[in-house]
Amino acid sequence: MNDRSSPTSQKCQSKEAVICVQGLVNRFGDNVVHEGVDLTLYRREILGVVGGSGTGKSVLLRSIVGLKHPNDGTVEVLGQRLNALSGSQRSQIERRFGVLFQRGALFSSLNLQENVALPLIEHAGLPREEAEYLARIKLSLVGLAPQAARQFPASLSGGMIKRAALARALALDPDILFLDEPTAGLDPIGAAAFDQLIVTLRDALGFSVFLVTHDLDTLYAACDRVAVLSQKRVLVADTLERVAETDDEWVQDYFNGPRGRAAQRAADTPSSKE
Ligand SMILES: Nc1ncnc2c1ncn2[C@@H]1O[C@H](COP(=O)(O)OP(=O)(O)OP(=O)(O)O)[C@@H](O)[C@H]1O
Repeated sequence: MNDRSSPTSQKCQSKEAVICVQGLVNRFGDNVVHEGVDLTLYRREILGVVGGSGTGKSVLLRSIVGLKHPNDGTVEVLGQRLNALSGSQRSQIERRFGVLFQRGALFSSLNLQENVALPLIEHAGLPREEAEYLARIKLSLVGLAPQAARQFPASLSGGMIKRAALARALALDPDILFLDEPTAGLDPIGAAAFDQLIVTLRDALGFSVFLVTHDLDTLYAACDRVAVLSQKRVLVADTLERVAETDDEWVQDYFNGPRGRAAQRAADTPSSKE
């Protein structure tokens, strides 16, 4: 990793930057996934991270949340350089993250209120009764009916599981929410409702969102900026309109191909924004 005392860039020093990644390198054996990734997430923004399959979107997310130790580069989160922190300091920072993994990852033997209460008991030390009371509030926040609290994951639809997993990610009132393919596997109506839920919760609760997705509709409906991972780096990170103009084959195929044009038309239709 880089010299820990090396100065942070102006971008990282900006009060508005909640995540600042610089010169990130990730390898698995001979497979170089990232070779100098630079990326900033600003306060209260929803940043969509896109790129072809295998370009390292999930590895980037895992490097930021501390599940993959980068081979080089720096990751600053909420003003702290992660590799300069002790284990307990890192845990303090990580408590300010909410993470929704691609496969939901709820415990099948626990009902929804128990699933959501778990981080409150384990990390915030709340007594069970209080934690489950707060868990029911979180479940209603994500739009689940009160009776869902006692249901087990196996009895739920994909959309309900995503919402419950989101409630669990929100359990500790995170400053940064990480979402890995949140709409994968949802039908278009469920996916659109989930996109809207993320925007509504961000507006109400004020967290920042790092969102890995393949879903063009999500980019149009929810994201303030979009970062494209390509050739082991961030090719461009900007508003959707500017990114779509980037002179790059993958970007042009993705944004201006038939699916991209359909997503843009849907976003331009007034009823889709209601
Ligand atoms: N634990 C691991 N061990 C070895 N290689 C890995 C590991 N995790 C990821 N990789 C490799 O890193 C590369 C990037 O994987 P990653 O899952 O981040 O891609 P992605 O952009 O999220 O892909 P997709 O869009 O298909 O989900 C791939 O080549 C993958 O095989």
